[in-house]
Amino acid sequence: MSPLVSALNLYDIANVKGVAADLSHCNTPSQVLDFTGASELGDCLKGANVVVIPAGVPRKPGMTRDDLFNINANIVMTLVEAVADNCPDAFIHIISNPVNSTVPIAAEVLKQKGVYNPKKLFGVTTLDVVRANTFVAQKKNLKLIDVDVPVIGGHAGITILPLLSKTKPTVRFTDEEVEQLTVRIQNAGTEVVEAKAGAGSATLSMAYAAARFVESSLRALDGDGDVYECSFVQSDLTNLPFFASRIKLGRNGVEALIPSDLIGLSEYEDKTLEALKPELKASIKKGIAFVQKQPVTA
Ligand SMILES: NC(=O)C1=CN([C@@H]2O[C@H](COP(=O)(O)OP(=O)(O)OC[C@H]3O[C@@H](n4cnc5c(N)ncnc54)[C@H](O)[C@@H]3O)[C@@H](O)[C@H]2O)C=CC1
Ligand SMILES: O=C([O-])CC(=O)C(=O)O
Repeated sequence: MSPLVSALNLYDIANVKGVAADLSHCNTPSQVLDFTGASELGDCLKGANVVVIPAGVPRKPGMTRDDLFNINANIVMTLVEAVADNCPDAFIHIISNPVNSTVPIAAEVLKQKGVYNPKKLFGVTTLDVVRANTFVAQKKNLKLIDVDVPVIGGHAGITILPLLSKTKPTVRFTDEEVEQLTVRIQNAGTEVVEAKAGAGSATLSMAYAAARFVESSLRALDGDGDVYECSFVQSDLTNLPFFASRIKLGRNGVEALIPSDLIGLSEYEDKTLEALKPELKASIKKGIAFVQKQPVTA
């Protein structure tokens, strides 16, 4: 059996072991490799179909995700180089923050290695959807399992844009509710960082979200033709080169971006979408520039 999922986290993959547990009921043969103690990174990666990268430092209170850039950019760059060398066809799930920059970093590394496939590189924004669904279900007394809120943009502060007007089932919100829910969803990661008071960020809910995104990827790889998730991917839905939106997943990765979510936005969503673009653009540019300044090893 070839290894299907590799978790690239050198010292401790407790988070991703959560993923392993969650995959146990999946039909696809799967194996999450414990990278700890592995002699060669390459050996772990060979044959992997899905690689999850949650490695890196988390925020402390008062920090933005961008404050993690200086440490995590190098970590992601090194790990993606190893993926490029050993399993260039794998789906790559980037969790390490700042996702708005680490995904462009990964893309640039893969380009320099000559193996970039934009359909197989994903920034994991599933947690934003999980939070949006949870807060809406609580507010409107709905069953969580019935609620689906697409979340677009990026994965940091105001770049996170829940499309409450597209909530399924159809729900009516007052303007005040829209504002309050949007801000809560945008700041939910910060809320956890502050509550943990220096002990890290939303590690366990991130593992849950990663498990969901990995499982969706495995279903797509298995040929399930009905797999949709939100993810931060290369995109032409806006004038930004990367953008989170709902995507259709297939055997070859992103089968389609779903443009319909961006049509007929509310006035508030339109305004918030325009407001997030400069920050998201700058974060993407910063990630690309980082790799271009120090090209990858051949
Ligand atoms: N995309 C998302 O939804 C979320 C992203 N995150 C991000 O995920 C990352 C990890 O967060 P947590 O798991 O909460 O932190 P953590 O501190 O619990 O775990 C980080 C892990 O990364 C490992 N690590 C550190 N340096 C490494 C290196 N050079 N190579 C390989 N592994 C290394 C550490 O040993 C540790 O096991 C952070 O950047 C955090 O901001 C966290 C929550 C949600
Ligand atoms: O907020 C953080 O630092 C971790 C994260 O990305 C999240 O919880 O959404």
